[in-house]
Amino acid sequence: PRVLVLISGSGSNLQALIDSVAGKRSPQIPAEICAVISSSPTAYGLTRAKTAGIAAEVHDLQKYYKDIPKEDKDARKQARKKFNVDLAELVLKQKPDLIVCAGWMLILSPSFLNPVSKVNVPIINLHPALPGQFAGIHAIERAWEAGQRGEITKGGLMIHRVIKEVDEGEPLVVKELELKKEETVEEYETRVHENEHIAIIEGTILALKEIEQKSSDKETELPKLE
Ligand SMILES: N[C@@H]1O[C@H](COP(=O)(O)O)[C@@H](O)[C@H]1O
Repeated sequence: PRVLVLISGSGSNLQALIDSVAGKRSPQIPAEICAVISSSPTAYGLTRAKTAGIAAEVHDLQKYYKDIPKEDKDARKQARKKFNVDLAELVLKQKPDLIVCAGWMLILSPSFLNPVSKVNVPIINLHPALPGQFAGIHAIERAWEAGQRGEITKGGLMIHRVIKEVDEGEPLVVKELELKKEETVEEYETRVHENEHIAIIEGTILALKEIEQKSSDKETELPKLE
């Protein structure tokens, strides 16, 4: 199977996937990473992909916003839609069996999700908070602050299916982490990243198993009697 990875930053989760596919980290993902697409031209993850010999390209929203005044909300909305439509084309051109968002920091709109779901390619995402907790950005800091205020005792992270509601899709993998009052936000963040690298591999393997199961179910399906 072919796994396509979407990134935006340093790519430490991409590296965990690369190492697992290469058998340098277990469990081993039984697939190949067919391509990496970054939303940022300066993402270090691009270097990681190239070092691993994986096709990598940039799909930059800023290019779509170029020459559009900040206050022109409609034109920016149209540009964002075009960005998502073109992203779907770029992704589907690679014929992936699974799309993994590993630190992809842009919302995937219906203009992307619809064409992808039409060809039944599942999408999973890594989010550094527990289901229903702190959707969106700065989730690690927000969880740590809530822990410091004594509002919650557990933080964590999840791998979930991508739907149009941001960070709300059904979780495949959930990792709970105790929040410690004596811990700095940097220390908590380090624990989150260590567990993300384990979860992204587990989530990818689970999603691939589901794809395999679905296709074998299809094969054993009795032909419809006319
Ligand atoms: N969405 C968040 O962005 C970070 C990406 O890290 P990296 O994989 O680029 O190192 C991860 O913490 C992920 O949860």
